[in-house]
This record gives sequence, structure tokens and C-alpha cells, in this order.
Amino acid sequence: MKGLPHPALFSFLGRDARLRRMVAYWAATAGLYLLSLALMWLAVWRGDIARDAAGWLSLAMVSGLALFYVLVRASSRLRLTPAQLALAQGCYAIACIVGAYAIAGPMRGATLGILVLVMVFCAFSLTPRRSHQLGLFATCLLGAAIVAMRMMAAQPFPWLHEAVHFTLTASLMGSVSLLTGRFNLLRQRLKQQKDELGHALSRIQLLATRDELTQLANRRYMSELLESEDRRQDRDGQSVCLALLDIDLFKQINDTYGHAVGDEVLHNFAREAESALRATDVLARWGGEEFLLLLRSADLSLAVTVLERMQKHIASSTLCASVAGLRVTFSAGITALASGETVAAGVKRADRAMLHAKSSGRNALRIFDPSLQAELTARAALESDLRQALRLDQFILHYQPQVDQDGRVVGAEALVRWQHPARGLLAPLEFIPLAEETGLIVQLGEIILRQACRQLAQWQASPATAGLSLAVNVSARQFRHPDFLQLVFDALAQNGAASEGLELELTESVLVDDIEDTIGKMRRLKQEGVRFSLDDFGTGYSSLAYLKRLPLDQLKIDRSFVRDILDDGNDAIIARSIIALGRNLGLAVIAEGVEAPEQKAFLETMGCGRFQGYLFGRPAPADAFAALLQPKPASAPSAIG
Ligand SMILES: Nc1nc2c(ncn2[C@@H]2O[C@@H]3COP(=O)(O)O[C@H]4[C@@H](O)[C@H](n5cnc6c(=O)[nH]c(N)nc65)O[C@@H]4COP(=O)(O)O[C@H]3[C@H]2O)c(=O)[nH]1
Repeated sequence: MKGLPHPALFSFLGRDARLRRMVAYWAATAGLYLLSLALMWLAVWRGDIARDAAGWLSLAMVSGLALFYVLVRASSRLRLTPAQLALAQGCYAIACIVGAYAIAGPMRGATLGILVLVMVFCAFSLTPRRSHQLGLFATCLLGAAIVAMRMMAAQPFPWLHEAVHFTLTASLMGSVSLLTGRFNLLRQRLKQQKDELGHALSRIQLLATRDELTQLANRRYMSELLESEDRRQDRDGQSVCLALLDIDLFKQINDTYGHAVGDEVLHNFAREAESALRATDVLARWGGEEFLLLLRSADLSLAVTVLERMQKHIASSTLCASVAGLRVTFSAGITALASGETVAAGVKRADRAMLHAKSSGRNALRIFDPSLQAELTARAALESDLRQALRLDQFILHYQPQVDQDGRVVGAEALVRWQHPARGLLAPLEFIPLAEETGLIVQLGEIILRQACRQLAQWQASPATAGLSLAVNVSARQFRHPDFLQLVFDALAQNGAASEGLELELTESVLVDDIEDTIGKMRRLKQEGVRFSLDDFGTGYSSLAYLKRLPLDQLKIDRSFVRDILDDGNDAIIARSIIALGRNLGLAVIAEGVEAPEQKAFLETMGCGRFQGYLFGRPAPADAFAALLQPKPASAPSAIG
């Protein structure tokens, strides 16, 4: 209602915006009527117009206005559109003005001026077509009024003067209606474009600041909010806490029930979690199943209270209607945001604390403390060392033998070691998890694969070792990398190694995401002769549905089952089941972690055909491994078998 009287003036009309707008138009028209009434009574005062005629005209104008007010108020009941009302109002105004024209004589100039004003005003809410109609109608009425005056005039009528007047008025009407119609069309288009633009802008703003699935603030918006919060904290001295929340076992929920259920859980989790917050707290989706919570004016103990309340609420809420009995919990890490520090540092601390909470079990909370800080610093140092090690090529491979039932070495597993300049030879478990977390595993995996293929080519070149297979561990992240297939082909081709000797060891985590892509890649590699072994079998999801679809060659019994196989009945049953499964699916089975001859014998009676473990040799550099293959003097006890 820009340009019209302030809407607050019409607040007595209630919340109906359309009615308020129409009454505002009516009031503006009434203003014009009042102006013309004032002019007319000025003319009466000057003696230009007869008092009686002016009185009738005033009565007609005021009662017309009253009638239109009633029509406006009843318009929704009578189903009158604003355009119809405007047209009726315009016509009535023209009728009044023609009346004034007929009786006013010398005041024609003033009444014509008002006529133009009313026309312009009415046409604001008319379509160009209606505007033209109104203009034509006004022109005809004026013509009729002139002819009537000519016929009824008692005294001689100034023809020429009236004809000029009529022509001028008619052309003025046409131009005004044309202009106002066009102007109105333009105004409508502009308004429509403005509405569309406003709509698009609010949608863009929503997309830029909201997470589409949960409708919570998104990561970008939360980051900006945290930056400004940091400045406010500096100014007001208020304490602020951050908490990173992660839904427990979300991956399993997704894998077991599908992504639709996963999405439903995320959506409802956001809704329920928000309902347990204070009005000043802000929850944002940080990514995947992670949520970041900003607690304003809160110290750590208050943050813990809020999160404990939230945990109870979530644990007792139904987050998925379609899966009966599905209960969801979350773990969270909490930290106080120190004034002046970067947001990234605060989030990192909350993340560390959350990981610790997770490792201590589900549905847990953990406040970040200095011991975690020390770990964080050590981790940062290790990461920088690792990046340097990749540049300086500080990684070497050790080889652990794999033997058949007769104890003959039939292959080896390549196991990476880091020749750290200060800390000596580091075992993979000290750096592989960090490499996985940081994504450096892709680069590291490439170095390992190239070294392994070089070694394989050397073995294939010597008759004594030509038949050995070489197993290489491939991490899930590395396998999913788009260039992985090309890397394998390049590593084999550049070193001149035959692909039949290469065996890739995949863990079950590779299978979890995008099984179709995994199968496709495995098939392509298998076409070239590369073999596949499933590592740590039995420790993960062990989905049999996946297993029968994968082009595998071998299952590997995890060493955790082999360790107590002689004493623990359950481990023996699991090992026996894996061997039976492998046999039924036509796959070879290898047991790792065999340390005692009794373990080997027991596994052998179950039908296991291959073994790996300290009993046959520890992982060793290539030359030490080669020595292991040399025939032993007859008197010495064989290390193998
Ligand atoms: N107690 C006991 N342990 C035995 C025995 N025989 C072998 N092992 C150990 O068991 C691990 C077998 O490797 P894994 O299951 O693939 O488990 C590997 C693998 O998951 C990962 N890893 C090692 N090398 C690589 C690699 O090149 N690439 C990737 N992605 N991961 C690797 O690190 C893990 C640990 O490797 P390592 O420390 O070399 O530990 C090796 C090996 O030294 C035994 O008789 N008793």
C-alpha cells in the first residue's frame, strides 16, 4: 500500500488486507471529491454557480461516496472484484462531473481538471482494456452532455467554443486512458516481478542458510553466526559453549533400513532435539549425522544439563514411525568457546571430545579437557610429519608369508611401515587411522601399491619366487577414489608385473557404501586377472547378501577368532562357519594370526587351506623374506609349517 494512507489508519477493518487496501483507495477518492466540493463552493461563494445546483451536486457526490463505501465493505460478500468497483466508481465520478459540466458553466476548467485526476486515480487499479472503456465512456457522456445543453439552452449557444472544448476533452480522455492503462500494466508487471524477485530472494536466503532436510541452520550459516557470536562475546563478556552431537550407529540404521528411514531419523532428530533446547540456543546441521549446538550465556555445567536433558528426550522419542521400536541415541563433545579464538579451533575441540564420548560407549557426553588438548597437539604434529613423509618417501613394505597346508610359502601380505626420522620404525596402526581420517591414505595407498607391484615384478622374474601372490591392503577411501582402477593398471604396467600375482585385500567397510560401484570396479579388475580377498571377515557386518554378489576369491578369518580358537567354543564355531561358507561359495579361506602349530592343525581339520601368522614368519623386509624362502638345512627345525 505504498503511496496510500498508512494501513494503521484502517486497523479497525481487521486483518483482511484486501479490504483494507480497497478502503484506502476509497478514502483517497473521497479526498478528491472533497477537493472538488471545496472548489465548487468557492465558485458558489464567488457567485459563479447557482447555490441550488451546487447543493444537488454535493448531495449526489456525498451519497455516491457513501454508496461506494457500503459496496467496498460488502464487496467480498457480493463477490465484487477491485477492478469492477474501480470501474463503477470511475463511471459514477464521470456522471457527477458531467452534471457539474452541465450546470457549472464557467467552472468547466476546474471540473475537467478534477475529471482527469479521478480518471487517473481510478485507472490505477484497472486493466488497460477497462481503462480504455472508461475513457471512451467518459468521452461519449461529455459529447451527450454538450448536445443536451445545445438542445435545452434557452439562450444562443456558442457552438464553436463548445466544439473546440469537446474535441480537446475527447482527445484528453483518450490520451489519459491510454497512458494510465499502460502505466497500470507496467505497474502490475513491476509488482509481479518484484513479488517473484522477493520470492526468489527469500528462497535463496533459505537455501543459503537452512539445511533442506532438517530445516535447521546449515553449516555455512552457523559458521557466520559463530563468528559474530565471538565478537559479541568479546563485547559483552558472556560465556558461550559449543557441543558437537553425533547420532549413534547412524550408519547401521541407514544400511539396515535404507536411506529414507535415515532421512526420517535425521529430520525428526532435529525437531526433537530443538524442542529440548533453551530459546537462546541454536542447533545447526553440521554435516551427515553431526549437529553443532551453540549454547549462549552458558558455562560447561549448564551445557551438560541441557545436553543430558536432550539425551533423555531423544532416547524416549519415536524418531521413525515406520520402524517399530527403533530408538536413537547420540553422543556429544562439549567445549567452552574462549574469547578471541577461531571458531574452527572450538569446533575441533568439541569434535575431539565427541570422538572420546563415542569411544566410551553410546549415549555419552564428554567435556573437552587438557589431556585431549595434548592428544590434539600430538595428532597435529603427526599429521604434519605424515605429509612430510609422503613427500620424502619414508615408507617401506614388510612382507609376511602365507603358506598352504604343507607349509609351503605360496604368497605374502605387504604390510607398510613408516621409517620415522626421530621415532624409528612405526607400525601401521600408529599412522593408518590418521591417514584415513585426513584422506592422506589415498596418496599413501598409491605409494604402497606401486612399491608392492615393483616387488611382485621382481619375484615374478625369478623362477624360485615366480608363483608367489602378493596381497595388498586397500582402504575403503582408496578403493572409492575415481582413479583407483587406473592406478592399479598403471602400477602393474609400469613395473612389468603380471596381474595374476596381485591380490587386493578389501575390508567390509569397502562394501558398505555403493555396493554397485564396488562390484563394478571389482569385476573390471578381475577381468585383468587381479584377485580379491575379504579381510577381517566376521568382524564387521558380514552381510551374506553382499557376499554372494561380490566377485571374491578368498575369505580371511580374522586373527581375533584364531587367537582363542582352541579354548573358546564360540570362536571355533565362527571359524568353522566361515570355512564352510567359503567352501559353499567356492572361495578359498585363509586364517591369519596363526601362532601355534595346534591352531594350524585345528584349522586344518576344519578344512582351512591357507595360513598366515608368526608361526610361519613375522612381517619382514623383502631381503629377510627372501631368506625365509631359502631351503633350510635338513637338521634345523623348519620355520614354516
Ligand atoms: N598378534 C599377531 N599378529 C599378527 C600375526 N600375524 C600377523 N599379524 C599382524 O596382523 C596384521 C595383519 O594385517 P591386517 O589384518 O591387514 O591389519 C593391518 C592393516 O589393516 C593395516 N595395514 C597394514 N599395512 C597396510 C597397508 O599397506 N595399507 C593399508 N590400507 N592398511 C595397512 O594395519 C593393520 C596392522 O598391520 P600390522 O601392524 O602390520 O599387523 C599385521 C601383522 O603384523 C600373529 O600371528 N599374531
